[in-house]
Amino acid sequence: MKNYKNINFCLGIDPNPTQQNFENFRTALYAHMEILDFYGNNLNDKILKPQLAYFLSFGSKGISLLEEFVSRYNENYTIIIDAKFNDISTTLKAYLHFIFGTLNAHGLTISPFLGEQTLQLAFEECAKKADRKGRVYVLCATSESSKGDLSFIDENWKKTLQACQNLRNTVFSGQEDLNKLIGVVIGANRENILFSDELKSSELSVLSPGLGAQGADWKIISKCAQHPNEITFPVSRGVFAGGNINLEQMKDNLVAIQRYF
Ligand SMILES: O=C(O)c1cc(=O)[nH]c(=O)n1[C@@H]1O[C@H](COP(=O)(O)O)[C@@H](O)[C@H]1O
Repeated sequence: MKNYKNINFCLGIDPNPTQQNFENFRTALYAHMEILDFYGNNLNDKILKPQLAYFLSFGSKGISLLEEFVSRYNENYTIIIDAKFNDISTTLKAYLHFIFGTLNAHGLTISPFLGEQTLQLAFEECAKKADRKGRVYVLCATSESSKGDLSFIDENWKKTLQACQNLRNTVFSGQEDLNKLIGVVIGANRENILFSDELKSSELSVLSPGLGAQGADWKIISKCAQHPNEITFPVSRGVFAGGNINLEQMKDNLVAIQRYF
């Protein structure tokens, strides 16, 4: 364990059994929870990122398991709900109520597509409900993205950084303790952006998925040791394989991966 000051390890919770039925889904989720209960005290950074889609796919029964999951871990962990939400402000308020009011989670991933006003709303609500534990990660340069007509979206990553910085300076002016609340998603395979001067000077927090199953290079972790930004690397399938391996294999994966951090 290296304990880099600016780097966090996050467990992605994406239960995805090969045989898609609710019983298997619940068993897969409970396997994730057994690992958390077994290793909880030894985990360095207590950050969990459940992906809403897997829970939603089983309707109310899946959502009820998500509620059970969050209420069990929200005291001792920081919980970021990955759903890449957004909509016009009035509707976004309902999404935010789901995250912070219903689930009592601490953060979310969000699309910038609907503009600054919506991002501001998310930042403010997150600060109100989760305070310094809060994180809102704005999609900026994702691990998978367009190579076609839609590539303009993340080719404009500098503008996303700039918008987030401007909002932070307006929304949290004089509240430096909340600076880390605002973050961006930049895939671990996007080294040119991760090590860009623009990102380094932005002071934005970073969520950097892509290690493990998506094949980003594990060396990125040590390369980020001197990075000025807080960088959180989530790993899901690399540890849990969606719940399709046995507990011993999950434990071995977790131990092996934690050595990088
Ligand atoms: O926002 C995310 O977490 C995310 C952004 C991104 O650019 N790429 C990405 O894979 N993710 C999420 O990370 C999870 C996949 O993690 P792995 O199983 O570790 O590859 C899925 O829940 C994705 O939705």
